[in-house]
Amino acid sequence: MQTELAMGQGAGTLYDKIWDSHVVRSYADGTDLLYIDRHLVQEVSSPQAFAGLQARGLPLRRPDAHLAVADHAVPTLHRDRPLREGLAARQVARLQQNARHFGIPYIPMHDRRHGIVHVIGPELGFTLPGATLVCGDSHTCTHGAFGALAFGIGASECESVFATQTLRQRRQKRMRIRLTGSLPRGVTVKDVVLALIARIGIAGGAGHTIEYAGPAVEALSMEGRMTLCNMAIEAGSRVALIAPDERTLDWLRGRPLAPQGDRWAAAVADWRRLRSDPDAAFDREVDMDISDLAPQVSWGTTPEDCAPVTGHVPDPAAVSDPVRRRRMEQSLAYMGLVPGTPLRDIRIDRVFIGSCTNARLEDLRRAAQVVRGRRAAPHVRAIVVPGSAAVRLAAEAEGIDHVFREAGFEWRDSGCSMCVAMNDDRLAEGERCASTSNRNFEGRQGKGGRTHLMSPEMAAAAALAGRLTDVRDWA
Ligand SMILES: CC(C)[C@H](C(=O)O)[C@@H](O)C(=O)O
Ligand code: SF4
Repeated sequence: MQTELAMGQGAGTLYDKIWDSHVVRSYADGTDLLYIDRHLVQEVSSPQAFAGLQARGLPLRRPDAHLAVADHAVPTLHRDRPLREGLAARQVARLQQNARHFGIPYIPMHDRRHGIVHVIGPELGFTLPGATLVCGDSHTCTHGAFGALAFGIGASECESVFATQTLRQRRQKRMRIRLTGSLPRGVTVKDVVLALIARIGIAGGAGHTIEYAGPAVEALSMEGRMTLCNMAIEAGSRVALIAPDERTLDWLRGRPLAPQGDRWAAAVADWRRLRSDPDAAFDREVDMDISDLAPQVSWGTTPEDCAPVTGHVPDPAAVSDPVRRRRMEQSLAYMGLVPGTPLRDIRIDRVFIGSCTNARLEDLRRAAQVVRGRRAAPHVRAIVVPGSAAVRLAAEAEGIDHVFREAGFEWRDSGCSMCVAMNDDRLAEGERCASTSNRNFEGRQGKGGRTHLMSPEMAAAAALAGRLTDVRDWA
């Protein structure tokens, strides 16, 4: 039986259609038991879930519905050497043991299919439109770029998916974000999403699932759509969705785990129905014209602390809300920044081009375009960490690794790396980094490290300038 909520406002949205098609049973408290089609497993969030299964002597309901890869803790250098003993090495080894024990497909770090879970899911065609997909990782919203109902889950939920292939969940409200206009020169979808979060706030999407729509979304590449959906969680929304279209299908066709032959044709017929009805009701609507945006950089310690690079470090004294003022003061103290400083005067020590937000081929191509024939400032240490081995190999085939190396950047193997500092790639205390990742929390890239979020082009330009800079001046 459908709950009142399920039948009420919002029925006819893409979200509700996928949700409804996965309900196994509904409960009186308004929650639904959802069938989960796909589960990505990484080394940081899974040990507890595997241990729970083992303690209860439970087998996996469907081993083939899972795919395991170690991405957070793997080194991005010297993969031919044994991992140095420590937590990271133990996490990687444990994932491999657990995958073997439970019969889950496992991708080792030397494999050509290796990469960050959110990069390889789509690459392999594990991520599919209309599917429910989960992972013990908050950036699982990335997969919504393909019209998959994808969200991050906790360890006990992972255990439930392992044992039953279902999850009990409460339906969220629906929010539609319509993007119109076209990207100005030097501005990318990363700038759009940073400006959007600055506008709606880090809790702007809380309790809601976001559907991105509008001509500017349709115009985005699949890579761009993934960047956009990836950061929904930074606006507080666990789920982001974009209706699949021809571009989605073109991107997925022939991927190793996507349906083939007749099954592909049947799947496409289903997927074409995956869109919100024209009269579908949303609980909240946000419209944003992207035509006048400038490249964005973050100055503080949450992703909403962003401003156009042409601006200045904001002054907490000008903020009337005492809570917000205090938080800004704390952010600026941590970041070592003085109000009123032009953002373009901020000197940096490090550059990180990587992460599940911005380390796909298109990102690396565009960053390489900026650095081609130039050199990183002598005091800057810059690393490029492709999101997957497939991205790395494709980039190398185009000579992109040479472009970066000749400019003095380091070219690494795939993984999360300095996005989260769970391997050896990290900032030293007080170091300042131009980063293409998604989180600038205190200590995120290493204890005492300072992160400025931006697009790959902007990070590349920052490496050349040795400070934050406007990429439009480097065209
Ligand atoms: C370690 C992992 C569970 C975490 C997440 O949930 O997102 C990480 O990927 C992150 O980006 O902070
Ligand atoms: S790249 Fe960063 S954001 Fe993405 S999964 Fe890894 S740690 Fe999380």
